[in-house]
Amino acid sequence: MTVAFLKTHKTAGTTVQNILFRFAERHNLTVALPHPSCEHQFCYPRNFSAHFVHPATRPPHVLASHLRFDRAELERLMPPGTIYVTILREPAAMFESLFSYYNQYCPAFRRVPNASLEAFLRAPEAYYRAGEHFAMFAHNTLAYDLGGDNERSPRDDAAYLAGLIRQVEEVFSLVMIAEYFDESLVLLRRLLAWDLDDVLYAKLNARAASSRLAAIPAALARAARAWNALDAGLYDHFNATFWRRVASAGRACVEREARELREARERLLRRCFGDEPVLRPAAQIRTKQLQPWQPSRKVDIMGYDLPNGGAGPATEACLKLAMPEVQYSSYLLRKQKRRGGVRARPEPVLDNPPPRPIRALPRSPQGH
Ligand SMILES: Nc1ncnc2c1ncn2[C@@H]1O[C@H](COP(=O)(O)OS(=O)(=O)O)[C@@H](OP(=O)(O)O)[C@H]1O
Repeated sequence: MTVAFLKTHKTAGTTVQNILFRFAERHNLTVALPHPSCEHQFCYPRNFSAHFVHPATRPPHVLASHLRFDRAELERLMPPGTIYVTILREPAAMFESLFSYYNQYCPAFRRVPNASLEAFLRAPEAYYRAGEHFAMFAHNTLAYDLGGDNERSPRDDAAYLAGLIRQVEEVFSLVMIAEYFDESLVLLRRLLAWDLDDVLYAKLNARAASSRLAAIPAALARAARAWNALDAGLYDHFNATFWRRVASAGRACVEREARELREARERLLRRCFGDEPVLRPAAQIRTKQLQPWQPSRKVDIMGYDLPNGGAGPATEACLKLAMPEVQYSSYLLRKQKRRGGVRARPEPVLDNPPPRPIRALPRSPQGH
Protein backbone atom coordinates (compact mmCIF):
# COMPACT_ATOMS: atom_id res chain seq x y z
CA MET A 1 0.00 0.00 0.00
CA THR A 2 1.35 3.44 -0.88
CA VAL A 3 -0.22 6.70 0.18
CA ALA A 4 0.25 10.30 -0.92
CA PHE A 5 -1.11 12.96 1.41
CA LEU A 6 -1.43 16.41 -0.12
CA LYS A 7 -0.49 18.60 2.83
CA THR A 8 -2.46 21.77 2.29
CA HIS A 9 -1.58 24.89 4.36
CA LYS A 10 -2.98 25.67 7.81
CA THR A 11 -5.44 22.77 7.73
CA ALA A 12 -4.07 20.47 10.48
CA GLY A 13 -1.84 18.91 7.83
CA THR A 14 1.21 18.66 10.12
CA THR A 15 -0.74 16.48 12.52
CA VAL A 16 -1.76 14.15 9.65
CA GLN A 17 1.80 14.16 8.32
CA ASN A 18 3.11 13.11 11.74
CA ILE A 19 0.65 10.19 11.83
CA LEU A 20 1.92 9.05 8.42
CA PHE A 21 5.60 9.52 9.31
CA ARG A 22 5.21 7.44 12.47
CA PHE A 23 3.32 4.69 10.63
CA ALA A 24 6.05 4.61 7.97
CA GLU A 25 8.79 4.31 10.61
CA ARG A 26 7.00 1.54 12.49
CA HIS A 27 6.65 -0.46 9.28
CA ASN A 28 10.04 0.39 7.80
CA LEU A 29 8.45 2.15 4.82
CA THR A 30 10.19 4.73 2.66
CA VAL A 31 8.98 8.31 2.99
CA ALA A 32 9.49 10.65 0.04
CA LEU A 33 11.39 13.68 1.34
CA PRO A 34 12.46 16.88 -0.31
CA HIS A 35 15.92 17.46 -1.65
CA PRO A 36 17.74 19.71 0.88
CA SER A 37 17.66 22.67 -1.51
CA CYS A 38 13.85 22.52 -1.19
CA GLU A 39 14.17 22.46 2.63
CA HIS A 40 11.36 20.49 4.24
CA GLN A 41 8.82 21.26 1.51
CA PHE A 42 8.89 20.04 -2.10
CA CYS A 43 10.06 23.45 -3.37
CA TYR A 44 6.67 24.99 -2.70
CA PRO A 45 5.26 27.22 -4.20
CA ARG A 46 6.63 25.76 -7.43
CA ASN A 47 4.58 23.05 -9.11
CA PHE A 48 5.67 19.67 -7.78
CA SER A 49 8.35 17.89 -9.77
CA ALA A 50 9.68 14.39 -9.12
CA HIS A 51 13.16 16.01 -9.29
CA PHE A 52 12.48 17.67 -5.94
CA VAL A 53 12.52 14.28 -4.20
CA HIS A 54 15.75 13.18 -2.55
CA PRO A 55 17.08 10.07 -4.34
CA ALA A 56 17.57 8.24 -1.01
CA THR A 57 13.81 8.45 -0.48
CA ARG A 58 12.72 6.87 -3.76
CA PRO A 59 10.70 4.87 -4.59
CA PRO A 60 8.45 5.97 -1.73
CA HIS A 61 5.61 4.24 0.07
CA VAL A 62 4.50 7.46 1.75
CA LEU A 63 4.56 11.11 0.72
CA ALA A 64 3.28 13.79 3.09
CA SER A 65 5.24 17.05 2.77
CA HIS A 66 3.98 20.36 1.43
CA LEU A 67 3.82 20.60 -2.33
CA ARG A 68 1.77 22.18 -5.05
CA PHE A 69 -0.19 19.34 -6.62
CA ASP A 70 0.75 18.23 -10.12
CA ARG A 71 -0.91 14.98 -11.06
CA ALA A 72 1.43 13.88 -13.85
CA GLU A 73 4.55 14.52 -11.77
CA LEU A 74 3.18 12.71 -8.74
CA GLU A 75 2.22 9.77 -10.90
CA ARG A 76 5.80 9.72 -12.19
CA LEU A 77 6.98 9.31 -8.59
CA MET A 78 4.34 7.28 -6.79
CA PRO A 79 3.67 3.65 -7.76
CA PRO A 80 0.40 2.77 -9.50
CA GLY A 81 -2.34 2.06 -6.98
CA THR A 82 -1.21 4.86 -4.63
CA ILE A 83 -4.04 6.18 -2.48
CA TYR A 84 -4.31 9.97 -2.57
CA VAL A 85 -5.79 11.85 0.38
CA THR A 86 -5.92 15.46 1.44
CA ILE A 87 -7.54 17.77 4.01
CA LEU A 88 -9.50 21.03 3.79
CA ARG A 89 -10.42 23.56 6.48
CA GLU A 90 -13.26 26.04 6.71
CA PRO A 91 -11.93 28.99 4.65
CA ALA A 92 -12.54 31.82 7.13
CA ALA A 93 -10.74 29.99 9.96
CA MET A 94 -8.02 28.94 7.55
CA PHE A 95 -7.58 32.49 6.27
CA GLU A 96 -7.32 33.88 9.79
CA SER A 97 -4.57 31.34 10.48
CA LEU A 98 -2.76 32.13 7.21
CA PHE A 99 -3.01 35.87 7.85
CA SER A 100 -1.45 35.50 11.27
CA TYR A 101 1.19 32.88 10.41
CA TYR A 102 2.46 34.45 7.18
CA ASN A 103 2.02 38.07 8.23
CA GLN A 104 5.71 38.87 8.00
CA TYR A 105 6.31 36.94 4.77
CA CYS A 106 3.44 37.65 2.46
CA PRO A 107 3.72 41.20 1.03
CA ALA A 108 -0.06 41.47 0.68
CA PHE A 109 -0.36 41.01 4.44
CA ARG A 110 2.66 43.16 5.32
CA ARG A 111 1.09 46.18 3.59
CA VAL A 112 -1.93 46.18 5.90
CA PRO A 113 -1.82 48.80 8.67
CA ASN A 114 -1.59 47.37 12.19
CA ALA A 115 -1.65 43.83 10.78
CA SER A 116 -5.43 44.12 10.81
CA LEU A 117 -7.32 41.22 9.25
CA GLU A 118 -10.42 43.39 9.21
CA ALA A 119 -8.65 46.12 7.21
CA PHE A 120 -7.38 43.56 4.70
CA LEU A 121 -10.79 42.00 4.20
CA ARG A 122 -12.49 45.38 3.87
CA ALA A 123 -10.45 46.07 0.72
CA PRO A 124 -8.26 43.09 -0.26
CA GLU A 125 -7.55 44.51 -3.74
CA ALA A 126 -5.81 47.48 -2.10
CA TYR A 127 -3.13 45.19 -0.68
CA TYR A 128 -3.06 42.14 -2.91
CA ARG A 129 -0.97 41.81 -6.10
CA ALA A 130 -1.51 38.61 -8.05
CA GLY A 131 1.69 36.83 -8.99
CA GLU A 132 3.99 38.44 -6.43
CA HIS A 133 6.04 36.41 -3.98
CA PHE A 134 3.86 34.22 -1.73
CA ALA A 135 0.66 35.77 -3.12
CA MET A 136 -0.91 32.31 -2.86
CA PHE A 137 -1.03 32.62 0.93
CA ALA A 138 -3.37 35.58 0.57
CA HIS A 139 -5.89 34.29 -1.98
CA ASN A 140 -7.51 30.86 -2.39
CA THR A 141 -4.59 28.92 -0.93
CA LEU A 142 -6.50 25.62 -1.04
CA ALA A 143 -7.17 25.98 -4.75
CA TYR A 144 -3.50 26.82 -5.33
CA ASP A 145 -2.24 23.84 -3.30
CA LEU A 146 -4.56 21.56 -5.27
CA GLY A 147 -2.89 22.75 -8.47
CA GLY A 148 -5.70 25.13 -9.46
CA ASP A 149 -5.63 28.75 -10.56
CA ASN A 150 -6.23 30.71 -7.37
CA GLU A 151 -7.12 33.90 -9.27
CA ARG A 152 -10.30 32.49 -10.80
CA SER A 153 -13.61 33.60 -9.36
CA PRO A 154 -16.54 31.21 -9.28
CA ARG A 155 -18.83 34.24 -9.59
CA ASP A 156 -17.48 34.94 -13.09
CA ASP A 157 -16.68 31.37 -14.00
CA ALA A 158 -18.71 28.69 -12.22
CA ALA A 159 -17.48 26.05 -14.67
CA TYR A 160 -13.91 26.51 -13.41
CA LEU A 161 -14.84 25.55 -9.85
CA ALA A 162 -16.88 22.58 -11.09
CA GLY A 163 -13.91 21.42 -13.18
CA LEU A 164 -11.49 21.73 -10.25
CA ILE A 165 -13.84 19.74 -8.03
CA ARG A 166 -14.05 17.03 -10.71
CA GLN A 167 -10.25 16.83 -10.94
CA VAL A 168 -9.90 16.51 -7.16
CA GLU A 169 -12.59 13.82 -7.07
CA GLU A 170 -10.85 11.88 -9.82
CA VAL A 171 -7.58 11.64 -7.89
CA PHE A 172 -8.32 11.78 -4.16
CA SER A 173 -9.92 8.80 -2.45
CA LEU A 174 -10.57 10.85 0.69
CA VAL A 175 -10.85 14.56 1.38
CA MET A 176 -10.70 15.04 5.14
CA ILE A 177 -12.16 18.03 6.96
CA ALA A 178 -10.10 19.69 9.69
CA GLU A 179 -13.19 20.69 11.74
CA TYR A 180 -14.08 16.98 12.00
CA PHE A 181 -10.57 15.75 12.50
CA ASP A 182 -11.32 12.61 14.50
CA GLU A 183 -14.12 11.52 12.17
CA SER A 184 -11.72 12.17 9.28
CA LEU A 185 -9.13 9.89 10.87
CA VAL A 186 -11.75 7.17 11.31
CA LEU A 187 -12.44 7.32 7.56
CA LEU A 188 -8.71 7.41 6.84
CA ARG A 189 -7.92 4.35 8.93
CA ARG A 190 -10.78 2.46 7.28
CA LEU A 191 -9.58 3.46 3.80
CA LEU A 192 -6.02 2.35 4.57
CA ALA A 193 -7.13 -0.69 6.61
CA TRP A 194 -5.16 0.56 9.63
CA ASP A 195 -5.88 0.02 13.33
CA LEU A 196 -7.34 2.79 15.42
CA ASP A 197 -4.00 2.95 17.30
CA ASP A 198 -2.30 3.92 14.05
CA VAL A 199 -4.13 7.24 13.93
CA LEU A 200 -3.57 8.43 17.50
CA TYR A 201 -1.99 11.89 17.49
CA ALA A 202 -0.83 14.98 19.34
CA LYS A 203 -2.13 18.25 17.98
CA LEU A 204 0.77 19.96 16.20
CA ASN A 205 1.41 23.47 14.94
CA ALA A 206 -1.35 25.11 16.99
CA ARG A 207 -1.10 28.84 17.72
CA ALA A 208 -1.31 30.07 21.28
CA ALA A 209 -4.64 31.62 22.25
CA SER A 210 -2.83 34.98 22.46
CA SER A 211 -1.85 34.71 18.76
CA ARG A 212 -5.32 34.04 17.40
CA LEU A 213 -8.78 35.55 17.27
CA ALA A 214 -10.91 33.89 19.93
CA ALA A 215 -13.84 33.92 17.48
CA ILE A 216 -14.15 35.23 13.97
CA PRO A 217 -17.03 37.73 13.81
CA ALA A 218 -19.70 36.70 11.29
CA ALA A 219 -19.12 39.71 9.01
CA LEU A 220 -15.39 38.96 8.88
CA ALA A 221 -16.06 35.30 8.11
CA ARG A 222 -18.39 36.32 5.26
CA ALA A 223 -15.75 38.66 3.85
CA ALA A 224 -13.05 35.97 4.12
CA ARG A 225 -15.27 33.50 2.27
CA ALA A 226 -16.16 36.06 -0.41
CA TRP A 227 -12.49 36.92 -1.02
CA ASN A 228 -11.58 33.21 -1.07
CA ALA A 229 -14.67 32.17 -3.02
CA LEU A 230 -12.92 29.37 -4.85
CA ASP A 231 -11.77 27.84 -1.56
CA ALA A 232 -15.24 28.34 -0.10
CA GLY A 233 -16.73 26.47 -3.07
CA LEU A 234 -14.26 23.61 -2.65
CA TYR A 235 -14.86 23.41 1.08
CA ASP A 236 -18.64 23.44 0.81
CA HIS A 237 -18.60 20.71 -1.79
CA PHE A 238 -16.16 18.41 0.03
CA ASN A 239 -17.74 19.04 3.42
CA ALA A 240 -21.00 17.76 1.94
CA THR A 241 -19.34 14.71 0.34
CA PHE A 242 -17.54 14.05 3.64
CA TRP A 243 -20.83 13.73 5.49
CA ARG A 244 -22.25 11.50 2.76
CA ARG A 245 -19.18 9.28 3.28
CA VAL A 246 -19.81 9.25 7.03
CA ALA A 247 -23.46 8.33 6.43
CA SER A 248 -22.58 5.47 4.15
CA ALA A 249 -19.98 4.18 6.65
CA GLY A 250 -22.72 4.35 9.32
CA ARG A 251 -22.75 7.58 11.28
CA ALA A 252 -23.19 5.88 14.65
CA CYS A 253 -20.19 3.59 13.99
CA VAL A 254 -18.01 6.50 12.92
CA GLU A 255 -19.01 8.50 16.01
CA ARG A 256 -18.32 5.52 18.26
CA GLU A 257 -14.87 5.02 16.75
CA ALA A 258 -14.13 8.74 16.98
CA ARG A 259 -15.03 8.57 20.69
CA GLU A 260 -12.75 5.55 21.18
CA LEU A 261 -9.99 7.41 19.38
CA ARG A 262 -10.38 10.46 21.65
CA GLU A 263 -10.25 8.27 24.78
CA ALA A 264 -7.19 6.32 23.59
CA ARG A 265 -5.53 9.56 22.56
CA GLU A 266 -6.04 11.12 25.98
CA ARG A 267 -4.52 8.04 27.65
CA LEU A 268 -1.52 8.20 25.30
CA LEU A 269 -0.93 11.92 25.88
CA ARG A 270 -1.01 11.40 29.64
CA ARG A 271 1.40 8.47 29.38
CA CYS A 272 3.81 10.52 27.27
CA PHE A 273 3.54 14.05 28.61
CA GLY A 274 2.42 13.66 32.20
CA ASP A 275 -0.85 13.65 34.08
CA GLU A 276 -1.89 17.02 32.69
CA PRO A 277 -0.47 17.16 29.19
CA VAL A 278 -0.52 20.76 28.06
CA LEU A 279 0.53 22.55 24.92
CA ARG A 280 3.35 24.99 25.77
CA PRO A 281 5.06 27.86 24.02
CA ALA A 282 8.40 26.97 22.43
CA ALA A 283 10.36 28.89 25.08
CA GLN A 284 9.01 26.51 27.73
CA ILE A 285 9.94 23.36 25.84
CA ARG A 286 13.25 22.03 27.06
CA THR A 287 13.54 19.09 24.67
CA LYS A 288 15.18 20.71 21.64
CA GLN A 289 13.79 18.18 19.18
CA LEU A 290 10.29 19.19 20.23
CA GLN A 291 10.60 22.96 19.87
CA PRO A 292 8.27 24.04 17.08
CA TRP A 293 9.30 26.42 14.31
CA GLN A 294 8.17 29.99 15.01
CA PRO A 295 7.05 32.05 12.02
CA SER A 296 7.60 35.44 13.66
CA ARG A 297 8.05 37.16 17.00
CA LYS A 298 4.36 37.95 17.03
CA VAL A 299 3.01 34.42 16.72
CA ASP A 300 3.50 31.63 19.24
CA ILE A 301 3.33 28.08 17.93
CA MET A 302 2.81 25.60 20.73
CA GLY A 303 4.15 22.12 21.35
CA TYR A 304 4.49 19.40 23.95
CA ASP A 305 7.48 18.63 26.13
CA LEU A 306 8.66 15.37 27.62
CA PRO A 307 8.65 15.25 31.41
CA ASN A 308 12.04 16.33 32.85
CA GLY A 309 13.18 17.65 29.49
CA GLY A 310 13.38 14.11 28.11
CA ALA A 311 15.59 12.82 30.93
CA GLY A 312 12.81 10.57 32.22
CA PRO A 313 11.67 7.21 30.99
CA ALA A 314 9.68 8.61 28.04
CA THR A 315 9.89 6.44 25.00
CA GLU A 316 11.05 7.13 21.49
CA ALA A 317 7.39 6.80 20.47
CA CYS A 318 6.46 9.78 22.67
CA LEU A 319 9.22 11.88 21.18
CA LYS A 320 8.00 11.17 17.66
CA LEU A 321 4.39 11.79 18.61
CA ALA A 322 5.15 15.46 19.32
CA MET A 323 8.04 16.00 16.93
CA PRO A 324 7.49 19.07 14.73
CA GLU A 325 7.67 18.81 10.97
CA VAL A 326 11.13 20.34 10.45
CA GLN A 327 12.89 18.09 12.96
CA TYR A 328 11.00 14.94 11.89
CA SER A 329 11.70 15.53 8.19
CA SER A 330 15.44 16.03 8.83
CA TYR A 331 15.58 13.00 11.09
CA LEU A 332 13.84 10.78 8.53
CA LEU A 333 16.06 11.99 5.72
CA ARG A 334 19.21 11.23 7.72
CA LYS A 335 17.87 7.82 8.64
CA GLN A 336 16.86 6.91 5.11
CA LYS A 337 20.16 8.15 3.67
CA ARG A 338 21.99 5.88 6.13
CA ARG A 339 19.73 2.98 5.28
CA GLY A 340 20.20 3.47 1.56
CA GLY A 341 23.94 3.98 1.96
CA VAL A 342 23.78 7.00 -0.33
CA ARG A 343 26.06 9.23 1.72
CA ALA A 344 28.79 9.17 -0.88
CA ARG A 345 26.46 9.53 -3.85
CA PRO A 346 26.43 13.10 -5.18
CA GLU A 347 23.08 14.79 -4.89
CA PRO A 348 21.65 16.11 -8.16
CA VAL A 349 21.86 19.84 -8.44
CA LEU A 350 18.57 21.47 -9.35
CA ASP A 351 18.83 23.30 -12.63
CA ASN A 352 16.66 26.17 -11.54
CA PRO A 353 16.89 26.66 -7.78
CA PRO A 354 13.55 27.46 -6.20
CA PRO A 355 12.92 30.58 -4.16
CA ARG A 356 14.10 29.95 -0.63
CA PRO A 357 11.26 28.61 1.45
CA ILE A 358 10.30 30.45 4.59
CA ARG A 359 12.89 30.10 7.35
CA ALA A 360 12.57 30.33 11.08
CA LEU A 361 13.33 33.65 12.64
CA PRO A 362 15.86 33.39 15.43
CA ARG A 363 14.41 33.71 18.89
CA SER A 364 16.02 34.57 22.11
CA PRO A 365 15.81 31.81 24.72
CA GLN A 366 13.24 33.96 26.54
CA GLY A 367 11.36 34.21 23.28
CA HIS A 368 8.90 36.96 24.11
N1 LIG B 1 -6.15 17.78 15.36
C1 LIG B 1 -6.44 19.01 14.94
N2 LIG B 1 -7.71 19.41 14.81
C2 LIG B 1 -8.00 20.66 14.41
N3 LIG B 1 -7.07 21.60 14.10
C3 LIG B 1 -5.78 21.22 14.21
C4 LIG B 1 -5.40 19.93 14.62
N4 LIG B 1 -4.06 19.88 14.60
C5 LIG B 1 -3.63 21.08 14.21
N5 LIG B 1 -4.67 21.90 13.98
C6 LIG B 1 -4.63 23.31 13.54
O1 LIG B 1 -4.14 23.35 12.20
C7 LIG B 1 -3.38 24.54 12.00
C8 LIG B 1 -2.00 24.19 11.53
O2 LIG B 1 -2.15 23.61 10.27
P1 LIG B 1 -0.94 22.97 9.47
O3 LIG B 1 -0.20 22.05 10.33
O4 LIG B 1 -1.53 22.40 8.22
O5 LIG B 1 -0.05 24.25 9.14
S1 LIG B 1 1.18 24.36 8.13
O6 LIG B 1 0.63 24.80 6.84
O7 LIG B 1 1.85 23.08 8.03
O8 LIG B 1 2.06 25.41 8.71
C9 LIG B 1 -3.36 25.25 13.33
O9 LIG B 1 -4.43 26.18 13.30
P2 LIG B 1 -4.32 27.63 14.00
O10 LIG B 1 -3.99 27.35 15.46
O11 LIG B 1 -5.69 28.23 13.81
O12 LIG B 1 -3.23 28.37 13.31
C10 LIG B 1 -3.63 24.13 14.32
O13 LIG B 1 -4.19 24.59 15.54
